Amino acid sequence: MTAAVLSGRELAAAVRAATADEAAALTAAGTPPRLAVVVATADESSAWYVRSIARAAEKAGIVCDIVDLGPGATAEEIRVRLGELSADDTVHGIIMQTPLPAGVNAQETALAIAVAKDVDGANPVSLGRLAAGLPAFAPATAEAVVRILEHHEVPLTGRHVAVVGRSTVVGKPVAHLLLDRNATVTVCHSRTADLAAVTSAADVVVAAAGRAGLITAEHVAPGAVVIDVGTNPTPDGGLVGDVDAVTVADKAGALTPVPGGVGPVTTALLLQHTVRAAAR
Ligand SMILES: NC(=O)C1=CN([C@@H]2O[C@H](COP(=O)(O)OP(=O)(O)OC[C@H]3O[C@@H](n4cnc5c(N)ncnc54)[C@H](OP(=O)(O)O)[C@@H]3O)[C@@H](O)[C@H]2O)C=CC1
Ligand SMILES: Nc1nc(=O)c2c([nH]1)NC[C@@H]1CN(c3ccc(C(=O)N[C@@H](CCC(=O)O)C(=O)O)cc3)C=[N+]21
Repeated sequence: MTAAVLSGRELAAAVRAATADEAAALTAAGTPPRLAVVVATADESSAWYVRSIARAAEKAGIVCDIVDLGPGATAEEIRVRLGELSADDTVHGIIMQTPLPAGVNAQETALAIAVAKDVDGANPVSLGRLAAGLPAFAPATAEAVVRILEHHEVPLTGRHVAVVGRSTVVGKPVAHLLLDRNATVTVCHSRTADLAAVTSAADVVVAAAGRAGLITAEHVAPGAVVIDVGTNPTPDGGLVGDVDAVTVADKAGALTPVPGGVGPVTTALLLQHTVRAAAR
């Protein structure tokens, strides 16, 4: 058996097209949607991601300001800048790139992002609202996982989903989104005893550990659906997920590719959140 490929590209294109329409309407009405990306790192993969957001924003008709504070920025400087952007009526979406400089706590710092502009769900208040069932932007990656499952009509009600990873960017918010869709969710992490026993009992596996090749055939039940969130750079400049696609494809029922799976949907949703924030 070879697993079906759950591409994210068509979904991402549809979200981008709808977003461009909404952006054009907002611009025509005198409110050009604007996204600010705060950067305080010299990290190369972060720089790649920021460029790809800026490119996608431009194509969608969203103004994108890159606010580079440099890798030496202090927590106070970052907080002040996030506060200024939060108070600026011409800015509708704010994202704060990670990593932050050593010693700067990302959760504390993200408290300075206005919740209404928190388009990547980075403020702990947004995560709390999500957990409580109140309106909030979910982190774009977590939402991308659920949107891909829905797009490919994977049933979630009553299904057992194993999430590998408990970060505030992916694992925790995706668990809340899945609970809201009536899945039974198990969240795994680096201290989970016998990861393979847990994941191989699940109907759906969401891999978000940031470890290339972590999920092998022994981690997956025959016919299960596997969503690969990992984006791990390879020495030759490529990109691989957390799933050993070669062995898992022979056992799983369906698998998202890397690249071309969760990544493109993430960027598209970030921009959709920005026009939604501007429309309010
Ligand atoms: N495609 C996209 O749009 C995005 C992709 N990503 C990618 O997703 C991956 C995860 O990102 P992120 O959540 O930010 O990463 P973090 O490093 O913040 O979290 C990783 C999580 O995985 C767990 N983990 C690590 N190793 C193992 C292991 N051997 N077994 C079980 N669990 C393990 C960690 O456990 P513990 O808590 O115990 O340390 C932790 O909870 C990365 O590859 C990242 O690049 C992230 C965001 C967006
Ligand atoms: N708070 C926070 N939010 C994030 O969303 C976040 C983050 N932190 N930290 C870093 C990771 C990384 N990330 C990616 C998003 C899209 C692609 C993407 O679109 N990749 C393409 C192609 C990449 C290639 O081929 O090189 C693809 O998968 O098809 C990749 C990586 C978001 N991240």
